[in-house]
Amino acid sequence: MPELPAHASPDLPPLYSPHPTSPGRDGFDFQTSAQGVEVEAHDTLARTKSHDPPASMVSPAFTPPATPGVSTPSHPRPPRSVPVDTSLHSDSPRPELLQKLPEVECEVRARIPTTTGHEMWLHVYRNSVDTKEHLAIVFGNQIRSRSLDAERPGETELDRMTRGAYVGRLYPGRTNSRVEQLKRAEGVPTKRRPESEFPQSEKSNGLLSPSSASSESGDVQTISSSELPLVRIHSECYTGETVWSARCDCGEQLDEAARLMADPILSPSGGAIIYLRQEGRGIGLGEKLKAYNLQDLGNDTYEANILLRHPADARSYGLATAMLMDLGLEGERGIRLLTNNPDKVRAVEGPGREVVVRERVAMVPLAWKTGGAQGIQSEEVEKYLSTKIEKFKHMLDQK
Ligand SMILES: Nc1nc2c(ncn2[C@@H]2O[C@H](COP(=O)(O)OP(=O)(O)OP(=O)(O)O)[C@@H](O)[C@H]2O)c(=O)[nH]1
Repeated sequence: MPELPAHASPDLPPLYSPHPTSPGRDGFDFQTSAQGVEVEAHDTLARTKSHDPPASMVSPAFTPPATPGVSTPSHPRPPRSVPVDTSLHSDSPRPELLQKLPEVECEVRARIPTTTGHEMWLHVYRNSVDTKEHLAIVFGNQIRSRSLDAERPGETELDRMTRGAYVGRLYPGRTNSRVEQLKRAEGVPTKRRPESEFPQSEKSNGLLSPSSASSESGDVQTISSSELPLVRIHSECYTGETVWSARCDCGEQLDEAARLMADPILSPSGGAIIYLRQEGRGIGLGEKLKAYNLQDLGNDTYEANILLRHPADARSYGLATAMLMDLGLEGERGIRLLTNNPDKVRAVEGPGREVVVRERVAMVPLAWKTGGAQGIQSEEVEKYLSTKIEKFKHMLDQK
């Protein structure tokens, strides 16, 4: 299928789709639409009242309030986020956390121009607990990997540039990885680097960002919600992200996270998707396909894992915590986390609350937000989402 882009599920012609009427996943569209937020608030409120999963995600009983046009604001409002303070939830069971975080190192990073016109920085990590290539997909120039920027013994400037440890942009003939060094070599007088050119590792973390520096009197100004870096911990899903499966909304979630993070107004401090190689909630692709067959035999996604003698969810998030720390996203300043999964919120903070989740941003299925006009529509995805709410306690019905 050479005409299909490899990065995202396109709108598929009937030949490829088990549900020919479905508009399919909404591509990799970073252009923000304003209408979703309104619909989301309305729909979520309705669901909150009933406490039931929606009867149908295919035909929600509301009409999108606006189509893009005259009544559409020129720029979207920020995604709705809910303040979080996990330190207040000491009574609720915490997910089991490794006492020691894994060691991680960013091996290489490269600039990836995308089909939407936005760019991102793809980071490949290695770690002390498995041999998989876990990824960080970083939007914006503010977030940098400490282990990537660190000097490695005996390396040349070409080595540094080849593994992505450079500041600014590469171009033919560039000989230095660092901007200041480069300017000196070219005889350009050096001045103070703008904040965005400083690797995060050279900045103080914690509360001392430009927007929240301590004043002379020692007062600490608060950081507004949108200034918190946006983070998504995303688990690999080959079926949903690559081969257009309408059994789950994983591909759509990945696209939505990228869309929000690529928008400099919605994410002025940049964002990072930690892409963990935890296919099938940690059981692997082969086992997930067995689970699909058990689902077709009448079991839900939770039961199918149990029948295969796997935990319902076999994932852990220590790697994500360690990668976020390497990206300078630890400390009191905190992050906004895009998720509906309550376990993820607590687990990603780490055993010593190394990372602080200040806000949770809900991931509402596109079909819910648009009244079925966009997004994934299938009997299977409806069951999948209902099971997430009923059995995995996902917070999809909260404001
Ligand atoms: N075992 C199993 N895994 C699945 C199935 N459908 C999707 N997955 C995997 O589930 C993972 C995604 O998890 P989700 O439950 O969608 O989301 P989450 O990460 O728990 O929570 P959110 O942050 O709210 O998206 C990916 O690793 C998918 O491969 C399924 O039917 N069975």
